[in-house]
Amino acid sequence: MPARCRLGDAQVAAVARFHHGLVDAAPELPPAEEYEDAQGVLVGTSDGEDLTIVEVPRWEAPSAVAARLRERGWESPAAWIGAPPADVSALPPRLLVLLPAAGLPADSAALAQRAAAWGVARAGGREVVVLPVPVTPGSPELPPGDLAAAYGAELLGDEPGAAPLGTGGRVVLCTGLSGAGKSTIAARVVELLVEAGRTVTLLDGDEVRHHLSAGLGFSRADRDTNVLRIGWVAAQIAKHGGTAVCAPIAPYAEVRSEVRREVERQAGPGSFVLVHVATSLTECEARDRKGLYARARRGEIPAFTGISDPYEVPVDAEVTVETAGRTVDECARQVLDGVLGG
Ligand SMILES: Nc1ncnc2c1ncn2[C@@H]1O[C@H](COP(=O)(O)OS(=O)(=O)O)[C@@H](OP(=O)(O)O)[C@H]1O
Ligand SMILES: Nc1ncnc2c1ncn2[C@@H]1O[C@H](COP(=O)(O)OP(=O)(O)O)[C@@H](O)[C@H]1O
Repeated sequence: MPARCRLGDAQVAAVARFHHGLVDAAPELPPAEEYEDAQGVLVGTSDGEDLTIVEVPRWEAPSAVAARLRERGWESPAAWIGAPPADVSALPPRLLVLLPAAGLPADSAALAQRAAAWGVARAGGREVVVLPVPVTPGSPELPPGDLAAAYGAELLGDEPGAAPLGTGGRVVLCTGLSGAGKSTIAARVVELLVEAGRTVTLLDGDEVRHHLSAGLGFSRADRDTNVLRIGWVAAQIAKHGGTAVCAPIAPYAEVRSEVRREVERQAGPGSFVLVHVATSLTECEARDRKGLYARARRGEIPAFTGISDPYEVPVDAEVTVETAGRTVDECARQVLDGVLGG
């Protein structure tokens, strides 16, 4: 049995539901002796059969929330679960809003958007307390009335049909051999996105290696670290609705998939667009804009992608761009269609 296992946001929420008595059954977790949350805090231990919970820092106990509200003079307040009703005028002067948030990180933009939607109900001095709770958006694990009662409140209504979150953010990852045209196309894509009214961050290979990834080389481990860092920054941008265009070689499929997962976790399904700039090695070598292929052929650059190091051709690209015999603008517009149309 592995010693320690890091739980995802949905798993920590499941532990919290059990710990706080919202559900009776302990959650199914992967076998491990100890479980920690995303911050490395010890959440619980297991002897192989029983789960012993140590602490769940993120989710406040419902009874503690109810006590806090009572101290504020809120005895048995009305509760609403999820999104506000279309007409907020009939809502009472005090309202506890329970936002299902299991599986979402605390700094999720989607969560913030859902909380902000309640701003309209605060008009005219109405008091609204918005509280994220550890139940799953769209498919809560307990009846709405029971959830409200756990927080010392009476259910007034609910609008739980939370659509899959989407921040509108996008990450465009251009991958391909050195000289394929990633930087050239990425730069033009940025111009076109700005013309379309988007705010864009360009994370180009060379610049990233001077700043974010300074000191890294071209071993598999260093390349993976480089691409993961780019993906992490890009995901942060996309989760707040921005667009990041990235242009590393990113030769390994596994790490590209890892970046896709992280971006979609932060910014929602469909937010990651993989663009394969599919210029052939023969064409890239013929261009040899920086003279690197000639040096790599002479053995002066070890582990050079396409010559003495692998490039795993993507099988999951949203857009595949052929550059030979085409203009940069044509290629960039093909990418743009994949980004704005998707
Ligand atoms: N060994 C080796 N293999 C490939 N490329 C090399 C190597 N050494 C230096 N360079 C130069 O570094 C640029 C690629 O860096 P990346 O950060 O995009 O690579 S990776 O995604 O981490 O694999 C790449 O730039 P581009 O031509 O813009 O792709 C090369 O100029
Ligand atoms: N359709 C095209 N799209 C992009 N680049 C092209 C195209 N046709 C020719 N090129 C040339 O190919 C080279 C690509 O270089 P670069 O963008 O730095 O590649 P990478 O970033 O993939 O290493 C440039 O000299 C560019 O002018």
